[in-house]
Parts: sequence; C-alpha cells; structure tokens
Amino acid sequence: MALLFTSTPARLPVWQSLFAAEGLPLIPGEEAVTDPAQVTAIACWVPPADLSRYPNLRAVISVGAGVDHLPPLPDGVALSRTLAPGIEAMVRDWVVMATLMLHRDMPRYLDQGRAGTWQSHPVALAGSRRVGILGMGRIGTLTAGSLQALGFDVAGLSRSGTDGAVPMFAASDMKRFLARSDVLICLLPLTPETRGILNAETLSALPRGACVVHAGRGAHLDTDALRAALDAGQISSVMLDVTNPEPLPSDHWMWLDPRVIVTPHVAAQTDATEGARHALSVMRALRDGTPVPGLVDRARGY
Ligand SMILES: O=CC(=O)O
Repeated sequence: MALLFTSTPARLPVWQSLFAAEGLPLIPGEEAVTDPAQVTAIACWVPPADLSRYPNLRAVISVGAGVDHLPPLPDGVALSRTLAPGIEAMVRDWVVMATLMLHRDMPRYLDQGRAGTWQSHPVALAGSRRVGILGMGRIGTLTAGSLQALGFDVAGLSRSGTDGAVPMFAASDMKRFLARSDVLICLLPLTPETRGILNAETLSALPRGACVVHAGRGAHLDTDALRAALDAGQISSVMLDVTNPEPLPSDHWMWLDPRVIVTPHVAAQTDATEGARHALSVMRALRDGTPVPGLVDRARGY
C-alpha cells in the first residue's frame, strides 16, 4: 500500500516527513515506481495518462479543490478532492479583498493613479451594498460570514437553497437573486450546468452598474458578453482570478481594460502540510474501509 506523489516538487519534503511519521510508503514521482502494483493512490493535479499501469489503484487525490480538469477515472477508482481549511480561507481572503476593492472603487483609483489624478468619488457604506454569492458550498459559506461581518448585505444561491445564517435563493429563483446582487460573486464548481453561467442574460439581470467577483472557473464567464456589459455601463467593474483560457494571453483586452483586474489563478494554493494530511486521511480510509474524505460525485461534478 503506497501513495504515488506527482504534485508540486517543493511540497514533497513535507509530504515525505508526514508519511514517514505515519509509516506509510510514499513514492516521489512516476520515475521512482519500481512495482506499480504497490500504488494504492495517486496525489496529483493531473493524473498520469496511463492509469492501467497501476492494477491496485483505488483513489486519485486532487491536490486542489476543483476537479473539473480531471479525466474520467477507471471503474473502482475513487476521486477525492483535497479538503483543507487553508484553501477555503485563502479563497475567502481573495474574494473579500476583491469585493472590498470593487466596493471602494479601486479599479478607478488605480487608473487615476496611473495618470497622476487626485480626484475623489462618493463612498458608499458596506451595508448599502447587496452581495450575492453564487455557490454556497464550504468556501461560499465561509465567505458569506466574513462579508456579513464587514456589514455587507449578503445572500446566497445554491442548488439546495438552504443555510442558517444567510438569506438563500434556490436555483429556480436565479432572476430574483441576480436582481438584488450589486456585487455578484461566483464560487461555483464548473459542471455542464454551470458552464457559461455568467453570460449576456445573467449579466443583464444584475442591477445597473453591478460589479462581478469571479473565483470559480474561467469557463463560467463569457468574456465577450462581459465586455459588452462593461461598455454598456451595465457592469461597472470586475475582478477575476480565473480566465478562459489560462494563462490569459498577454494581448488579451482584459489585461489593459481599467475596469477589469485579473490575478493569475492565485486565490488559493494548497498548503503542503494540509495537503499531506488530507492524503493521509484518504490512505487511512482505504486501509480501514471507511468513507473516503473529500469523495467527489462525478455525476454531479463536485
Ligand atoms: O483552483 C484551484 C483549486 O481547484 O484548488
């Protein structure tokens, strides 16, 4: 029983010491595999192309939170996404930062700053800003609490439509949810249902002059529709951590548009210790025959 590690090499020493402390073998890369039959699980961002090489493989562990980039896996191989409080907190931090930046007019002030222009604009109270979070999973719920603590008027939308602390809209109530979102935050997983969900129709259902914060996946957003909505004044500013494609080409219009701020998919990076601890919990579950932590429902897509 061994874990094959094919993730970021800089994280390897931490994984090695935590696995050694637990007495579980860790193979540090495909080139180090001597007996493929020993490999029980693979920790990776993208798994090796030929998984048939590993006859006893029982789980693939995605070292991130999203799993939309992973290919179908052979029957009997579970997919686990890393559950790590640090990933959730980091994305929450990025989204809170982006929401505050748009709320406090930073795209405009950064643009004015480049021209050396000292000019003020009206400042609104956080409480006057209605924030709508698309996707109320673990990260959405954490983010909602932080934004509420800052005074924003937060609501969420989710498939199940329930949450104690935040007013929730069901997916069937999307129009009403969008109509009350001065700042729309997208934290959805990418699934066939959510692909392209930020499009001309949904952007036009937001209040005029709304802002968009996007930390889901690039393919949620129709960038041509976004550009048209910005030009029409329907959307005033946007902050994105995800783009389609990634990396965003250096000549893409969004880099230079003063109404758009792009960061290169850095909202969260999995902490080495937390990632290794999650992988260890998966290995223990496989050994003990208990439920695999972070198990992904491939049909549902998350
Ligand atoms: O986007 C990053 C992740 O899925 O962890």
